[in-house]
Amino acid sequence: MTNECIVSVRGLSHRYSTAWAIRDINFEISQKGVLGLLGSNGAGKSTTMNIMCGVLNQTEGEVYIGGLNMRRQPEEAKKKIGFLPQSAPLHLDLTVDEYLTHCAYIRLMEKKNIPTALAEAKDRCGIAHFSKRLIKNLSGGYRQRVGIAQAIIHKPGLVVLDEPTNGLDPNQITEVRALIKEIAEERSVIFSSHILSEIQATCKDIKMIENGRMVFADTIDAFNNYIVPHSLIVSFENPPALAALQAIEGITKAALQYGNTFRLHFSGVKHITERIVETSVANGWRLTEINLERSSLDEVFAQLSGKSTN
Ligand SMILES: Nc1ncnc2c1ncn2[C@@H]1O[C@H](COP(=O)(O)OP(=O)(O)OP(=O)(O)O)[C@@H](O)[C@H]1O
Repeated sequence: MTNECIVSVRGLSHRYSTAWAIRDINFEISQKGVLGLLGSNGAGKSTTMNIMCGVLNQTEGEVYIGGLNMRRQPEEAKKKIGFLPQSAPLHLDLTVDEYLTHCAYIRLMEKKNIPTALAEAKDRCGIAHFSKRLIKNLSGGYRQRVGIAQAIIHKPGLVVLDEPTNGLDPNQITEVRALIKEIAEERSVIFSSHILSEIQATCKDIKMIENGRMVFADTIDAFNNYIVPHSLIVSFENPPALAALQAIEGITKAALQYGNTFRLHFSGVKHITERIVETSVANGWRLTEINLERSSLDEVFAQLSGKSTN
């Protein structure tokens, strides 16, 4: 492990009573930006994050935050990490200022540094105008901003956000995403979600957990390449026989969907759409529709579940 490594997770496994929730999770982060932790419900995201943040003791393996072992030096390691759990630990009967001050004390911040840190965190999260408002009187989006503010108040190098956009409306989601990207300009942020589009919109790197195992770890671009379309929907005014479609180079399977519409599966061929258009024109099939089909997340999960990066 290098000194610059912000987080290093090694051979992490956890068992609740008899069942393993995660097995042999390994990764390191050494740069700023948002890393997405993707996985379906129950995949093991929260378990991994709770252990990383020192709120759950792992069965096996180690977590280092800025070189400090979370299990052996929890107090020091926790100073370098901010955490927003799945259910934000907000005290609804406190005002924003009271709550954030309370969080600063919990973070063992020096009293003299708290007013400036409070002002900076509120500014950063766009909640300064709600300083005296009771948290219970804030909208879901603003409550989440308060949750993010408590996670950054002590200026940690790593912030862990467990499904931070869950339960928000579309406008709030856009705003919280923008805020997450902003706070990631200065630090590493790990962001979990079971929604692929959420990760694609926010993160530059992605780690995917399925059934407690890491099944994919790379950039979003690499992930998007992985899920490149492999089927298309085509319609013709003057449709050919299935055999003629199947004879097009690169088409591995053709099936009639309904009426004059077909699903074509393809592999390993560049410019497949151009090829279909050209063949259609040459044969007078009169193409009226051609659409690439993206793999659904279920398909991706199914493809990746059998694999493991370890
Ligand atoms: N306290 C617990 N006791 C027993 N089993 C648990 C406990 N917490 C989680 N599990 C189990 O561990 C597995 C992983 O759960 P975890 O909450 O880490 O997944 P997740 O990916 O965060 O899912 P979700 O998005 O639904 O929270 C699941 O099978 C879950 O049922």
